[in-house]
Amino acid sequence: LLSANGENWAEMRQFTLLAFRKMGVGSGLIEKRIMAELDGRCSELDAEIDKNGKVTVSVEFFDLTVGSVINSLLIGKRFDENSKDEFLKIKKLFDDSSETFNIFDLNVPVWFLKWVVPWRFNLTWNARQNILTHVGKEALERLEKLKDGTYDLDSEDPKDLVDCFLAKMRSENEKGQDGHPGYTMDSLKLVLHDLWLAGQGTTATSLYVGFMKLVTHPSVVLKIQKELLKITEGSRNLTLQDRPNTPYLNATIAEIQRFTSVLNVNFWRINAEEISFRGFQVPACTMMTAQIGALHVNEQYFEDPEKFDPERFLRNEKLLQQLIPFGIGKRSCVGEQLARSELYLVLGNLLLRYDIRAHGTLPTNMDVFPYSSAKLPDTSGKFEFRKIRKM
Ligand code: HEM
Repeated sequence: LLSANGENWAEMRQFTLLAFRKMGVGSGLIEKRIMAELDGRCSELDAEIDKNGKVTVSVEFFDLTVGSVINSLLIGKRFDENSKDEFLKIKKLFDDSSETFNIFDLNVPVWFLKWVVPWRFNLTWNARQNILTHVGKEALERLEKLKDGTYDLDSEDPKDLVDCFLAKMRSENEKGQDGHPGYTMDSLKLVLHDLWLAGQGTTATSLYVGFMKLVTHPSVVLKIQKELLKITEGSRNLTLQDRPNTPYLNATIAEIQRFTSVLNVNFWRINAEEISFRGFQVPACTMMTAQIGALHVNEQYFEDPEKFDPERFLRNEKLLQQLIPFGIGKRSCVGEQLARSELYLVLGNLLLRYDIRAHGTLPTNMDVFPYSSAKLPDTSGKFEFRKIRKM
C-alpha cells in the first residue's frame, strides 16, 4: 500500500477501503471498538485515581490506546497487560528507526543504503521486520486453523482485516485463472504491516501533541468542556453523532492537526506529462512531493501561524479547506475516517471525564528531528489526570 504502485496498489487500496467499511469504519460499529478500548484504558487510570486522587499519564497511554484499536481492527487483538510489553518493544524499535529515516533514504537505491550505510539500512529493516513478524504470525495461524477446520470465515461479519483478506483470497482462488493474483499471504502481511505502521504513530502523535497544546491553553479546554457538557448534560459519553453540535471541539481538533502536521513530506507522485509550475518546466516522469507541513504554517492562509488558535477555523469556515493533514487525491490517507473518529472520541471523552494538567515541566520541542520523514515531537511530556465524572 505505502510503497506499491500501479495495478497492485490500486487493488490493495480498494480492498482495504472495502474491508474497513465492512468492519464498520464510518459507522457506529467503529465507535464501539474505539470506546471499548478507551473504557478499558480509562478503567486502569481510574483504579489509580481511586487510590491516589490522580494519575500521571505519559505518551504510552496514547500509543497503547491507538495501537490497540488498530491491532484489533487488523488482527483481532487488543494489547492487554500480558501483551503490552510486546507492543512497546516493537514501537521503540520503530521510533528509533524513524529518527534516521528521511528524504535521503527515500531517494537513494536500496543497494546503496545496504552497502554504504548498512547500520542505517539495518535499523529501518529490523524495525519493519519486527512489525511484519508480529502481524504475520497471527495471519499464518489463522490460515492454519482454516485449513484444519478449527476456524471458519464469515464474510458477512468479518472479525478483522485478516478475515476479510482470507475470504477474498479464497474467492479469488476459486476463480482459477480469472482470479486476481495479488491475494497471497505475502501481500496480506505487507498490507497488515503498512496499515499497522501508518495507522499507529500518526494518530497517537496527534493526540499527544493535542494534549500538550491543551494543557498550556486552559481557556480552550474550558470552552470545549462547556460545549460538551451542554450536549451530553454530563450523563453520557460523547458520540460521533454529536459532531455537528460541537463546532468548538471540531475547530480545536483541526488546529491540533495543523500544528501536528505529522508527515513532513507527502508520498511521492510522478507526473504523467510535462507541466509548467511557477515558471519551472517540469519534465514528464519527475518524482515530486508536497510539504504539507509547510502549507500548514503558510501565513498567506493561516494568519499568525505559530499561535494555537482554534477559533481561526470558526472565524473563517473556508479555512478548513486549506487544511489537508490527510493529503488529497487518489493517494490520500486510507485511514482518514478511522483517524478522525479516534481523534474526536478520545479527545472529547477524555476531556469530559478528566481534569487534565501538565505534570512537571513540559518539553517545548515539537520536532526533535526536523529532517526525518515524519514529525517527531519530544515525547517526554507527562500529564496529570483527575476524575471529574464517571461514565
Ligand atoms: C491523524 C492520523 C493520520 C494522519 C495525519 C495521516 C496522514 C497521511 C498522509 C498525509 C498521507 C499521504 C497522503 C498523500 O500522499 O496524499 C497518508 C497516507 C496513508 N495513510 Fe494515513 N494518516 C493518519 C492515520 C492513518 C490511519 C489510522 C491509517 C490506517 C489504519 C492510515 C493509513 C495510510 C495509508 C495506507 C496511506 C497510503 C495511501 C496510499 O498510498 O494509497 N493513516 N496518511
